[in-house]
Amino acid sequence: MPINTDPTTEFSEIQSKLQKDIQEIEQWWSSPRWNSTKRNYTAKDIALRRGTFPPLEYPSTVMSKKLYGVLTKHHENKTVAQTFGAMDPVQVTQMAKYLDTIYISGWQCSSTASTSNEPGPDLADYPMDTVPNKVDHLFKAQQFHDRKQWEERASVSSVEELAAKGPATDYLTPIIADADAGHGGLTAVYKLTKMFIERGAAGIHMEDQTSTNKKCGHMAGRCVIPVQEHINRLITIRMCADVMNSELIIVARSDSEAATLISSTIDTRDHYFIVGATNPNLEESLAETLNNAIAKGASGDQLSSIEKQWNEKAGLKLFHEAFADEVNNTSTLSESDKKSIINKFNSKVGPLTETSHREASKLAIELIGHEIYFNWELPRVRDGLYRYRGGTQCAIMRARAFAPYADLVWMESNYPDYEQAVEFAEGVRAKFPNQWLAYNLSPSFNWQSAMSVDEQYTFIDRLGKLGYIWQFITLAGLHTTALAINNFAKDFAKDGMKAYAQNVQQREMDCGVDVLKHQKWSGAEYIDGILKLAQGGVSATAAMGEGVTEDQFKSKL
Ligand SMILES: C[C@](O)(C(=O)O)[C@H](CC(=O)O)C(=O)O
Ligand SMILES: [Mg+2]
Repeated sequence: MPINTDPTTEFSEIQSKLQKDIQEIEQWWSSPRWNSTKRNYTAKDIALRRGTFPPLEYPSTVMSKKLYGVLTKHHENKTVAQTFGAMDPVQVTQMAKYLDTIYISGWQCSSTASTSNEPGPDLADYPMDTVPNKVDHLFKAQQFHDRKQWEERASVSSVEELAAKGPATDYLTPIIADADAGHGGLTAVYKLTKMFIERGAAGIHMEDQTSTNKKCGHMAGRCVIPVQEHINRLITIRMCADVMNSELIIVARSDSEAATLISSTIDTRDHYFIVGATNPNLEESLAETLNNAIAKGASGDQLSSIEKQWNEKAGLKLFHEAFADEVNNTSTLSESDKKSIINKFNSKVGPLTETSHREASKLAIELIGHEIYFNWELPRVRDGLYRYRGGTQCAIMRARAFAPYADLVWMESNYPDYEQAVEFAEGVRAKFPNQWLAYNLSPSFNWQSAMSVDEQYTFIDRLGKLGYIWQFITLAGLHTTALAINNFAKDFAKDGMKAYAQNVQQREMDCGVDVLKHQKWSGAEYIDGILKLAQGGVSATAAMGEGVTEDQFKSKL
């Protein structure tokens, strides 16, 4: 239907709504919540994109605000929100009794919850609604169990009756979910963020890998995107959240510590870490060499060994290494001259100086009087990607660049190394002293060989003191399920009902696991109440009426 107002009236109505919206957004952005958030767009840019529907507060926004409060407290107290990846409603309800956040892992979703139902490794090649769908699944469960509990506790008529129920559980535990590498370009990042907000996520994390080659952070062959490209993703997430009036928590993850590839050399901040060939006598690039070999029928292992030979011949180095080698090989220089020239170079060109290759080459010429052969085009892999040598300092450089656009930063690491965690935390906090940090306590690490039992016991707390206020065992939901089912299936096959009665049911009773009474846990009484209400107070079809087998557990729990 056309809106029948004359242009003069419409213009003034639009202008006054726009001004009002702009003012509201500016007011919102002036809150302390945004003290360390950088936006490179205006309130008007957001107001223009909000439409005319009355402003909504998504449930996700309620959860984001709650998460912000939880994390703020941990930051102030130097404590930790520690959690793990949840897979289903049973897990979130049990976790809620002890933990204050919930993680939803892309890895776990990839293997167990793809919306295409096709399982697979953690390559984020599942449909992009997979993780948001899991958020929806678990957030609905959280809300249901919250309503169920509320009804039960609000219906009592005395303090004694309430006390007899024991402590209440906060089922509305904020969810932080895995947004992988954005599942495409910036428009995909925008749509993905919107989905997460609509489905109830309090926070999301996004990593700086290419979305096309995305790998689990504990797999080889990881390729990062240029620094600015990832900043643009983070800006897009915040922009989407702003349009949706959401306070979504953003976790910026960097996979650069162990990255070996980068998609482009366009960002000068990455130049220090880009690997080049230093042998001026190479006849062909790596890609030409491999293509020629393929044309002649080489394959598999043969190609790997041709690539290895090429790499050895190429003299692959970072530019500062090439410079130091050149200086050290200059026989006319004394040892102390060599040292001083290298130090001069390194004081201007370091992992955190963000010096461009052009500037570094110019400095090299100034210091030694000639150009150094260094070519990062020749070693490009056949997919066109450049060689990159990340590391902790690289992750620090990136985390510093991402920090103004995110609430937490996270360096994906290959090993649970406390000293490395110190280096990262100090590196980031040297520039952003109050920066919130996240840490992946991954089951991909061999915790037994990594540290002693005593160190395992204190690891989370020690990292907490460094500023890692959100820590998570990414895949503990999956592993605990695997272990429990393995053990039970084995015992059951051997011992029949004794295995269930003793190892499950009796243990549930001993540990006070509410799922023991699974009908009640599932909300049968709550739903009966709704049924009775609909039928005027009585119902012959009430599920929990006389005859329900759960009466056998009356005195338990
Ligand atoms: C956190 C992660 O992205 C996930 O999907 O859970 C994985 C899991 C892991 O290997 O611990 C990752 O780190 O890439
Ligand atoms: Mg993941």
